[in-house]
Amino acid sequence: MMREFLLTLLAAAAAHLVYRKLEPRRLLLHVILLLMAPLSLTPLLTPHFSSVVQAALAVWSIYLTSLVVCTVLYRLSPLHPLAKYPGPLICKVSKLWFGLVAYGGKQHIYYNELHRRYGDIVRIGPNELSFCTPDVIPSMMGAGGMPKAAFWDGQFPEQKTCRSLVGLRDPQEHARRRRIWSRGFTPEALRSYQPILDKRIGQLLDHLTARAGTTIDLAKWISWFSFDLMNDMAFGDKIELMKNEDSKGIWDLMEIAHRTALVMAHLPWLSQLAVEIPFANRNIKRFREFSRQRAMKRYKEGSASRDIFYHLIDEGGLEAARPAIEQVANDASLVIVAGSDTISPTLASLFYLIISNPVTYSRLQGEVDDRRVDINDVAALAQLPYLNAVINETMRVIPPVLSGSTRSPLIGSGGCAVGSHYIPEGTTAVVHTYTLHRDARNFSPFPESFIPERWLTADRQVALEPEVFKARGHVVHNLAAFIPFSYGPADCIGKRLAMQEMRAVACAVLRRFSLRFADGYDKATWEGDMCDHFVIKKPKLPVVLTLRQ
Ligand code: HEM
Repeated sequence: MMREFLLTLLAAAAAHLVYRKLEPRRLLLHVILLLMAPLSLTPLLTPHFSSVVQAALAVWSIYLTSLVVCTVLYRLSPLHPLAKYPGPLICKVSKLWFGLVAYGGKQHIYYNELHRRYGDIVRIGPNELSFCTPDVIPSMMGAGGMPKAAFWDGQFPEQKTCRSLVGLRDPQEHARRRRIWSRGFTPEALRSYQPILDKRIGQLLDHLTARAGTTIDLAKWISWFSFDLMNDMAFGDKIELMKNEDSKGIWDLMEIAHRTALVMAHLPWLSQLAVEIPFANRNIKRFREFSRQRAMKRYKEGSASRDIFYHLIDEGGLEAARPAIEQVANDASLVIVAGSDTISPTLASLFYLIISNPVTYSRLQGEVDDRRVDINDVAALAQLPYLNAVINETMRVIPPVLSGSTRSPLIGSGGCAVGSHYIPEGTTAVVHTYTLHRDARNFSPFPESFIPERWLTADRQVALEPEVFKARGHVVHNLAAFIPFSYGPADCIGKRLAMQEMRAVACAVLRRFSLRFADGYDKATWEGDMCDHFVIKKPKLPVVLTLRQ
């Protein structure tokens, strides 16, 4: 019996090695390693049991227990390549815990607490490190740094042959595809989108005007606006969330899908299994299928104007071959998600923060009301110092992608140096944006507070907020630690479009309305009820708008 027991232990140890080295993702391999391998040992134990079933159950439980014990011991042992990094025991043992935290929507707070407790580098998973210092950003995310991590395999398990740009892990393929995308974000392309933006801003103002004097959920309206705008750019069809007040619940579907997608991203092996199971991850599948169908339609019909889709589909004929329909479908839904679910939390937070800070509000209002400023002139808005300070400060305090984007050494590279640290192959690394932005070593004084003046020149800072800024020795403003749009060759390709859009919407709304919170609104709920689902899930923002004379 002892011999058979030891043999089962050895088989489990071998399975642990296979899991560690190959990180198998296919269902068949899991079935072989977790079911067929142990069951094949059953005949050895059958003579010691009264039935084959009992022997099979015994061998299976010994095998699985040994596999779990081997895995846990290795992850906690000094042999593990990340053994020297501090972190909670539960995170070192399994990523399942982090998946659970992510499901609760508060992973950004958890990361932040871990950094406060364990320092600048924390082991947040068996093979995962979180950093919160700016010095590692260039070597991690800059040119020659690390490509995207397995996080994206978990986000897009169904995109096996053709993945959307944001999830491409092969740096060469990423660079090739990014070249196609970049044609949609040249200064000329951005200018050509202005009529689409103006039309949608006009509609937003009309809808809000019709509801002036009543309580509205401003966050919802901004979400619908940003979706309609990006939908124009990507599909050009008539979804019209503003007009229909999202009667089909498309925005909610997208938000629910994000939550599951984030959990899956933390657990790529589980994601690969879930994609095979028809009823699992239903919302993600529904949302992506909905986008795919519309992209296919648009692909067949072609473009009426030079929107983003025009460039993605290469209607200018600049590529050797027309992009595959699957590629375009995946990228088109990325336009909607990346373009709307980032802009909308930023704008909603901006309005929340200025209503909460009346002095900031009146300074911004003063700048926007200056009649010499043509709010339809994109270049002029880019020059407004206070407006830009308010937008930057909003993204500093509440970064729209709260926890940043992960990187991992190129497969086969043997690892990568990040600052003075060696990141072994198979490790995921992240710079935690929320923690970085709120660190007193990067932004002082009062790193947790919303103070747009910190983005102004030293003279203006002292003139406007002498109490805060006159002790110059305490002022820190480290731009290298400001990464709302990420960093390097895979940073946000839409950042200029985003800034153009946010400036235009903020000015248009502030010129037309004065804003106040609805009676009884508890301000603490904005950040308190906000969820990090990679992008932000916003709570309600009950606001009353009054038409200005
Ligand atoms: C406030 C607004 C926005 C913020 C804060 C933001 C932030 C980000 C971040 C953090 C990433 C991840 C980059 C990485 O993996 O390192 C990203 C990627 C991306 N964003 Fe944005 N984004 C915004 C608006 C937009 C807009 C308007 C578009 C237009 C469609 C857009 C399109 C993309 C695309 C396509 C990627 C993938 C880029 C790549 O992998 O090469 N984003 N964005």
